[in-house]
Amino acid sequence: MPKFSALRRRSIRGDPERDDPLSRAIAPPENESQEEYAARLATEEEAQKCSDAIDEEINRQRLENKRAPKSIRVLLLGQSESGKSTTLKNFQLIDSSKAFRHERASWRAVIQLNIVRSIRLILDLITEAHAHASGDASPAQISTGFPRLLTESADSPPIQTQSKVTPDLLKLRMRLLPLQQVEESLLRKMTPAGSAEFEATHLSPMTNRPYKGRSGKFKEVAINSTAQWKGAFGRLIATARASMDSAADIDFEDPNDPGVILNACAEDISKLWNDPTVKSLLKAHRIRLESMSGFFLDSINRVTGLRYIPTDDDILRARLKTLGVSEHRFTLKSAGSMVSHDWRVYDVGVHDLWSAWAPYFDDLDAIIFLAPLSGFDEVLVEDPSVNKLEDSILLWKHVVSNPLLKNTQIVLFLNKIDLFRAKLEAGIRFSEFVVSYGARSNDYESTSNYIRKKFGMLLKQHSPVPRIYYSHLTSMTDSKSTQHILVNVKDMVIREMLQKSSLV
Ligand SMILES: Nc1nc2c(ncn2[C@@H]2O[C@H](COP(=O)(O)OP(=O)(O)OP(=O)(O)O)[C@@H](O)[C@H]2O)c(=O)[nH]1
Ligand SMILES: [Mg+2]
Repeated sequence: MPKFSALRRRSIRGDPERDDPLSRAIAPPENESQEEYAARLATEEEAQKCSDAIDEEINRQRLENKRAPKSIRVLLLGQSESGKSTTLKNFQLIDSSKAFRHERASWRAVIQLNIVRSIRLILDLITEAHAHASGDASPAQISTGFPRLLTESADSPPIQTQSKVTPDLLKLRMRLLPLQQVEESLLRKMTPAGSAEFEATHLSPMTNRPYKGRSGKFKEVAINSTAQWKGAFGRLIATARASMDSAADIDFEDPNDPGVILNACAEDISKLWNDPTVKSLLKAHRIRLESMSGFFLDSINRVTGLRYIPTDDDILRARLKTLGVSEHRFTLKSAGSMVSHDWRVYDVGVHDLWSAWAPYFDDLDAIIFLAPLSGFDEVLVEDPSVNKLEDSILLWKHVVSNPLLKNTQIVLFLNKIDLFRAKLEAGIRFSEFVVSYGARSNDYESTSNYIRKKFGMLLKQHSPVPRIYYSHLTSMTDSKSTQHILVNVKDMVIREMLQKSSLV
């Protein structure tokens, strides 16, 4: 039976639209002989078979994709410095204990930047205190450019900077001033002039003023794409074999390596940090340098060692502000099964909060929400009128009540418990900042439980649909305890995901 051509011939002949180009193109030739007709039929049947086979393959792949576990998409949320990037680093570590093997040279540079920044803060305090003592500046003009603790409000008495800046301290300051060049050269290396990252980095001051109108001199290094800046330090990777990961050796002989200058300054840095005047200046300005991000002055001899290679824990403590989005993919096996899942974890910089995060809300499996508990007595860098814990709570309310996220699991990490505990132990009273806590005990268990319950209540009250409350007290810089928690979380996410898909 001349299946296709006969039908086609019939439908075309006598068709009023037969003169259109498509009809003409597919119409059989006029005056076709019997042989030609048979040959054409055979070709058409062959073509159809081929087309059917392609359709079948597409369907088979579609079915296979349906059966295969889909990627698990997780978004990290939380205010700036809450620990999102640190959580991501921990995910990388559970994926592979050698996750940082190619990155140690780059993180060494970040740690060097962190050290120089801490020193710059102290040097500026000394300069300002000295200027004040010599009558060059009034207390009102003195600004560290760093956020202060909540204890300091507009009504607080002026900061007392009576600590005497000794000639020795001024000499120490002079000797350490060249470290500013180290900062500049590291920044230049990380962010070549003209690159988007250069602009971002240099426009990201860390001040105690709101975003708009910031002109502070303290700039926090922020990097847009992890891959690119890490590439810049490839040059430091050499062939010597002295490191913990053979592939991550650093060229310690490089004369331009800032590690050489830092090493030469180590003793002075140590003197500066332990100087009683510096301690009292910091106290007067209510700056707890040791609870600030990227604090390494306590291990200065080790981290400025000539053969220093950052450990995994150092990398977790290194501070580099995120701009833009990093997507990290890895494959993890779920516990007790051989099934591997492809994970995608998104770490999105929080510059413009919702507009930055919203595109990732679609088809998310889970959100890990980070609220740093240690922020209970601190204010936001971006807006010093807002308490950090209060900001976390508001953000949490926003997230749990969002209808777009009603089917997304949310896991709360009450983070930075190490710093939180240290603050309570130092005598800082929780109830002074969280007034509703009242006269209850100031110990770690009671206070952390109280906050945990508060977050849980908000979830219950504001969730569009009932949700299970998952919360963990975390210290993201402690890789051991964190790994245990992340393994639990990933198993829970998979369990819920499978449960949900079996209900569909
Ligand atoms: N002591 C302590 N430090 C922490 C903890 N979690 C994170 N940090 C440190 O806090 C700093 C900020 O953490 P990040 O992970 O960079 O914060 P982020 O949420 O990514 O911040 P942005 O990139 O600005 O949005 C880093 O120096 C971390 O090492 C913690 O549990 N304890
Ligand atoms: Mg980050």
